[in-house]
Amino acid sequence: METQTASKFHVLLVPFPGQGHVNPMMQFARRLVSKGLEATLVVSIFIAKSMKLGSSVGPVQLDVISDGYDDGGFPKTNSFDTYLERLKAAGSRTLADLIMKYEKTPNPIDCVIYEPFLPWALDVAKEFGLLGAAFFTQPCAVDYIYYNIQHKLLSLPISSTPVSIPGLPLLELRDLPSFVRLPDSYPANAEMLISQFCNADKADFVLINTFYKLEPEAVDTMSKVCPVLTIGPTVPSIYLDKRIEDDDDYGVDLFPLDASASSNWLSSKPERSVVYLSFGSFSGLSDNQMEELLWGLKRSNFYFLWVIRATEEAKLPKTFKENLGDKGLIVNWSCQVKLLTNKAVGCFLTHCGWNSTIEAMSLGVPMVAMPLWSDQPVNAKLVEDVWKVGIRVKVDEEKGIVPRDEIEFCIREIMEGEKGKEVKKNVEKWSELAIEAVSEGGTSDKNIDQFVSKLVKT
Ligand SMILES: O=c1ccn([C@@H]2O[C@H](COP(=O)(O)OP(=O)(O)O[C@H]3O[C@H](CO)[C@@H](O)[C@H](O)[C@H]3O)[C@@H](O)[C@H]2O)c(=O)[nH]1
Repeated sequence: METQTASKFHVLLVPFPGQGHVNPMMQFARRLVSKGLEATLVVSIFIAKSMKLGSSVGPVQLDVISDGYDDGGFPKTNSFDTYLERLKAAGSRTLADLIMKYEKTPNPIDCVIYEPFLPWALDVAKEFGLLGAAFFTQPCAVDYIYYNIQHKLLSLPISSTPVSIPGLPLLELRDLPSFVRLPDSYPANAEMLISQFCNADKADFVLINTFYKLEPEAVDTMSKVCPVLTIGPTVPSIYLDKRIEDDDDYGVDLFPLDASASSNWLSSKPERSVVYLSFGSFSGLSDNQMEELLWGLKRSNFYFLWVIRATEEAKLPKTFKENLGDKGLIVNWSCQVKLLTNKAVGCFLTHCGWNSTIEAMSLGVPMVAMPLWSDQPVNAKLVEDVWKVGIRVKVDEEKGIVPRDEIEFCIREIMEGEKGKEVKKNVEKWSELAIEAVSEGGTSDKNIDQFVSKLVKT
């Protein structure tokens, strides 16, 4: 590909304003820059202000739109419904302003890559006659479930199980996205997820943060209904692609970092002796669940490093942190990909957000899967039964929580049991396949080249 021709193209990347959405888009933006494009990632004014972001991160430019809450983001509003309405109104208006701002420069926007949680971003792109590419931040299997609902191929509420969807394993109720299983529990979220395909037929490209060998049946099946290009994993390149070694993190943290504390603490621990725990940037545990988890960890008796966001920390018993000694470390936020590559980490107890899941697989870390909501139950099903890279905790349905003895059992299985040995072998195999996918000539690398060359020709 001729860099000179490609560099004329300027793509604007518009993620949902949350860490699990900004990260994969930022990494994809870096990759597009490495292929000769100019890339600008859009964050909300609130995020840019509160995190004191500059005008670029490495080779990727940053710019802003409004989510309607420039002085205080989503967590301060009570209703997600209202948040989405304001995000759509303010986001559409300010995205249009942004595109017009660039029209007056030597680098106008040619293509908007948008997360389908924000279908209005595609409408704005099309009003300006631009190319539009949907970028799914969840696995193909999950996206295809929403496609089936949007197109009324699967009707809600689910009337019988297991649910059979072409290209996917049979799914029991507990394996379905929470908004599909219980659409009335968070109606605004359910509506947002199902509506991802409401205008997707107008998108010129459909990009998914997965890789072909991970989900061949789902990708082949979904490809019959839309132009799918698998482009993942969007894990910082230094870990996967030896051609690009300039990034070892995503570069935009929406929470203050506590990175050196974690790496110093880990460096004093033996190989594969630590359980790393994180529930991502969004979900929280109930007080009861927190207590069960603490007991499960204590009983399993391994070292542990737990990311508990500042807003969640009050759920810990009062003197817990002080009494931890050297057995455990609690930090409010760290650089997860760096932690996952640390040799001291033996397993990852995760909520199975898609980024955490694909990061653990790419970096060869066995998982204890503890899904909470959204796409996480599907991801956990695939982790345990299809890719065989972890073990999934069983919920006590009566109490609605995972009890301490189950947590202890799963951690022990993965850290010291026969199951753990098998899982470690499997996850290392998937890590090699992830590297293969993004390296020169791999499926994701070829798809990105195809995407870029089509943009250039259009
Ligand atoms: O201390 C930490 C903890 C996490 N991370 C990063 O934060 C991201 C978290 O993403 P993810 O694991 O996907 O979790 P969520 O933040 O919960 O992501 C939301 O968005 C995802 C993509 O749509 C969905 O799969 C999830 O269910 C949804 O909750 C990952 O890249 C992690 O590497 C850090 O950098 N430091």
